[in-house]
Amino acid sequence: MSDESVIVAESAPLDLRLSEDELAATREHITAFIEDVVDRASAEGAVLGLSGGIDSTLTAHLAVEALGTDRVHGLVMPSDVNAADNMSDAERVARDLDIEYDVIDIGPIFDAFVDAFPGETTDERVETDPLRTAAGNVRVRIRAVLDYFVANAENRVVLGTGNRSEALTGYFTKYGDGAVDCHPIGNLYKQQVRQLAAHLGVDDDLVHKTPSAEMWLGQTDEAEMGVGYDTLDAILALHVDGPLSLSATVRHLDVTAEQVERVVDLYERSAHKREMPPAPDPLYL
Ligand SMILES: NC(=O)c1ccc[n+]([C@@H]2O[C@H](COP(=O)([O-])OP(=O)(O)OC[C@H]3O[C@@H](n4cnc5c(N)ncnc54)[C@H](O)[C@@H]3O)[C@@H](O)[C@H]2O)c1
Ligand SMILES: Nc1ncnc2c1ncn2[C@@H]1O[C@H](COP(=O)(O)O)[C@@H](O)[C@H]1O
Ligand SMILES: O=P(O)(O)OP(=O)(O)O
Repeated sequence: MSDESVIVAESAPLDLRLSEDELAATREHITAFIEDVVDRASAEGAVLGLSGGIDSTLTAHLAVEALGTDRVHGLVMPSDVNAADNMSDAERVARDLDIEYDVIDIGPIFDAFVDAFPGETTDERVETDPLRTAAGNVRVRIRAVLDYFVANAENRVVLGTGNRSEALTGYFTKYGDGAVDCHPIGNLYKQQVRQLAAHLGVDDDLVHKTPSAEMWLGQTDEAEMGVGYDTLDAILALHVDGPLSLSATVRHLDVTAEQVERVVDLYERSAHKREMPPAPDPLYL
């Protein structure tokens, strides 16, 4: 069992931890939500991708609590750029929860996709490779196709694993990991994801693992976004979601105006990912 008191580093600029009562209510609220989504779809259960990261691990735990082990199907989908440790962690989560799971190597699917574009090559070890993100997004979208293959074939819904910090910054692939039927932990900031996971008894090493989309070797969320999650959560909670002005946020959190502006920029530039694709207004000719 994790020690919840260490979920928030002492240096965290804002303590967003929930009380014990709030944790219990949140747990109940999310499991009821998952059950309701499955019932309304008249589905047999749910499918989700397991990456060995804390978001998918927490979502899997909540899904099992909501639906039971028999109604949750996990997919572990390694590629060349996934660390073997993460994939074995993903399998460990499935085994510990005693759910059905498959391991599907997406390497051949990705290679077939890239081979279909003669002339386009990508070396994802190179930070300046213009195709690095595009190629990484292909891997993420291949996983979404496989999730929906299982959902269609087995009458299941696809559970998303995105949290509030990712949603507000657009830190997900449009129609990739964003292509899901619901977002059970979509209202939790990353700090709260870790706290709820610890509360549910998720192993410490998973709770504290460095978040990574694993779209290329060595990628980490915090390096790519240019801000740590504790700072990001604080700026989102006080300024983007909350009422504090830029200057009050800077004073309150001891962050720079540039850091706040960076987060606001991520939020504004990703608005299109949080909306339905627009069409022109009807003309009523
Ligand atoms: N949860 C995770 O950890 C996770 C998972 C996957 C991806 N990611 C991150 O998410 C990012 C995904 O890359 P991305 O955002 O460049 O690709 P994306 O495909 O998700 O979004 C870019 C695409 O959105 C469309 N678009 C852009 N601006 C638009 C606008 N104003 N209106 C309508 N459509 C618009 C265009 O088609 C553009 O190619 C990367 O930074 C990746 O590392 C994070
Ligand atoms: N390798 C993976 N296998 C299965 N599912 C995966 C894998 N990588 C990512 N996923 C799923 O996508 C979301 C978002 O991924 P990030 O690692 O946060 O980018 C993850 O929670 C899994 O559901
Ligand atoms: O989405 P996950 O499970 O891969 O978690 P993280 O984003 O923390 O790597």
